[in-house]
Amino acid sequence: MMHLNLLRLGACRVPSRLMSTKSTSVEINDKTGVAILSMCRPPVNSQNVQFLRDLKSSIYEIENNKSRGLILTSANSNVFSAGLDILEMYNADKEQLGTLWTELQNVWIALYGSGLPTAAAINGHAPAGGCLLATACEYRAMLPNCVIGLNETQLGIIAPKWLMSGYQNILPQRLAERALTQGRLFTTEEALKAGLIDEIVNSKEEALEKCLNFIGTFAKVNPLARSLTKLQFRAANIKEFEKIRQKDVEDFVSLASRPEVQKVMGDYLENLKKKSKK
Ligand SMILES: CC/C=C\CC/C=C/CC(=O)SCCNC(=O)CCNC(=O)[C@H](O)C(C)(C)COP(=O)(O)OP(=O)(O)OC[C@H]1O[C@@H](n2cnc3c(N)ncnc32)[C@H](O)[C@@H]1OP(=O)(O)O
Repeated sequence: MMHLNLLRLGACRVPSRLMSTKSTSVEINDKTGVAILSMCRPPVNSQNVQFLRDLKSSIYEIENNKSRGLILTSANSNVFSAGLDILEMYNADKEQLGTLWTELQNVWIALYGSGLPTAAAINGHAPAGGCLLATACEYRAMLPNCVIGLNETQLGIIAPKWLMSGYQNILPQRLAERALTQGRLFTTEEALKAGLIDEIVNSKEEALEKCLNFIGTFAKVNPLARSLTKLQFRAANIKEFEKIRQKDVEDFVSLASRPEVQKVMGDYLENLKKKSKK
């Protein structure tokens, strides 16, 4: 079945076009028309302003190039993305916080609202903003022994409604509510059981192949009809997001700049650093 779909897309060794920014690289296979967007901001693809801008421009470039689909993955060997760069939130002024949050919103809407078939080859851990990116896609294949989830409440912060949209698209309400209130990070195996990911794979290559295979399932579907149908499913969340977009930035800035939240972030960073030195 997999090979059939690859064949339908005409997958074989063919020239690829390459585009890149400082922290992303895009490879479009000329034959399949599918773009592989790799995040490459070592060590953990943490999301600072520049990284988010690069990601957004790569997503729009892929969309404007009329690619047949988008596969999001990481150039890092064990982390898909560690989420927002806490170093850019800690001790940051209000303007910096507002810019960071605006860019996170921009990336999310570019990916969640993309008309293209989107898939995530999750070749490493995907907490918080990493999970946000993966769940904005339509399909997920993930390596074993990793974690994925929205753990914001563990940092003493609240995931706004648009950030929860991915969960709500994928998980039953009861499970989504419990996982979000617990700030739960799912292991790969738990994520599969819950339906948060679609497949467990043994290598990045297999993850990419599964994603390509998923995109191949649309080979015989009219792209415009497919895209409009997808966006009809997502329209309510997108509309709701557009309504509160600006206020959401203000709310984030006001929450993130509170001394007690800054203290939690500082402690969290310190623990991360201690752990990485062990
Ligand atoms: C107040 C805010 C209000 C609302 C915000 C709501 C939304 C927030 C969305 C977010 O995304 S918040 C970010 C949450 N992210 C996390 O909780 C993940 C934290 N990181 C990890 O759990 C682990 O690093 C990992 C599982 C992703 C990878 O583990 P491992 O491969 O063992 O790497 P290390 O832990 O050794 O990390 C290497 C290096 O990178 C630094 N680092 C890790 N994550 C971040 C990060 N998110 N931001 C900045 N820096 C990060 C870590 O401290 C290490 O740095 P060294 O200098 O010690 O090497």
